[in-house]
Amino acid sequence: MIRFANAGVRFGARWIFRGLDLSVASGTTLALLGPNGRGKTTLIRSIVGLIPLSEGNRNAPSLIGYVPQATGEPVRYTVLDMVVMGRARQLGVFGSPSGEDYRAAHQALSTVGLEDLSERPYNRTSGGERQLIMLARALSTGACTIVLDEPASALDLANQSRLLGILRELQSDGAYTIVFSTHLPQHALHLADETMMMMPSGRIIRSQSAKILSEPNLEELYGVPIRRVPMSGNADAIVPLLDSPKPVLPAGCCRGDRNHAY
Ligand SMILES: Nc1ncnc2c1ncn2[C@@H]1O[C@H](COP(=O)(O)OP(=O)(O)OP(=O)(O)O)[C@@H](O)[C@H]1O
Repeated sequence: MIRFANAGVRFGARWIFRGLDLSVASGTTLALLGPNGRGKTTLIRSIVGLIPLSEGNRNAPSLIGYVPQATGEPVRYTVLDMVVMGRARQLGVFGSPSGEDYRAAHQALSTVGLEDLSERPYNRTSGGERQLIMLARALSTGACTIVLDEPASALDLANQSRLLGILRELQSDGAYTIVFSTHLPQHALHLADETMMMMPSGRIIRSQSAKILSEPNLEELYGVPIRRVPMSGNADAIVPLLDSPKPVLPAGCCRGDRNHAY
């Protein structure tokens, strides 16, 4: 169970969210949607405990498997090392990883389809591979609460499908509480019991995914026309109507400066 009461986070004078009551029941999945810069990562990091609340109360499990949006590039570590780090809780302060820890890490890498990368330096992996490595690390923690920040943002379609499959498998176990942020409303519709929408106006709404992911709500969220298209035998597809407004290109760019010479 994750619970926030009257929670708020501010950076300087600017409140990212305030007065937020949030609860995610054990064994359920919550998706978090919002436009760029609205505060999803801030909320995710405050759920995980990496950003302290500026006001209000937080109750969350002490062990959370966290898949961050972006990770730095620590030198030296191999992919396997990065995943084994997820076992820190099992190792104790001065412990070193046991055979069992390495087995768990290898198994987690195999689940995300990256067992062949185990000995590669982490800083020589791609963005999508890193997301999968961080997922493997979260899985290897043994945590029953998994919090993911835009976990599909760098994944190709096959790996998006793999991610959805892994999360569905966790859900089928019934023991996992999952929170994920995404820019893919389709994923919220497919996976999440409930979806929370952080509107540009500051309003935050939440309900069952099938109900709240309506065309009017999505259009308010993203400010573009969006259609929910019924699909046979599956959840609806959610598609933006790509009728982009004409932008003003900067004067210095190639097209803006026809006399530009190379
Ligand atoms: N440490 C910080 N200090 C000041 N402002 C910050 C800090 N971290 C984030 N912000 C600002 O807070 C706002 C919310 O950022 P956040 O990363 O939570 O948004 P987001 O919804 O996850 O965005 P995106 O979809 O682009 O990843 C943004 O305007 C961002 O610039």
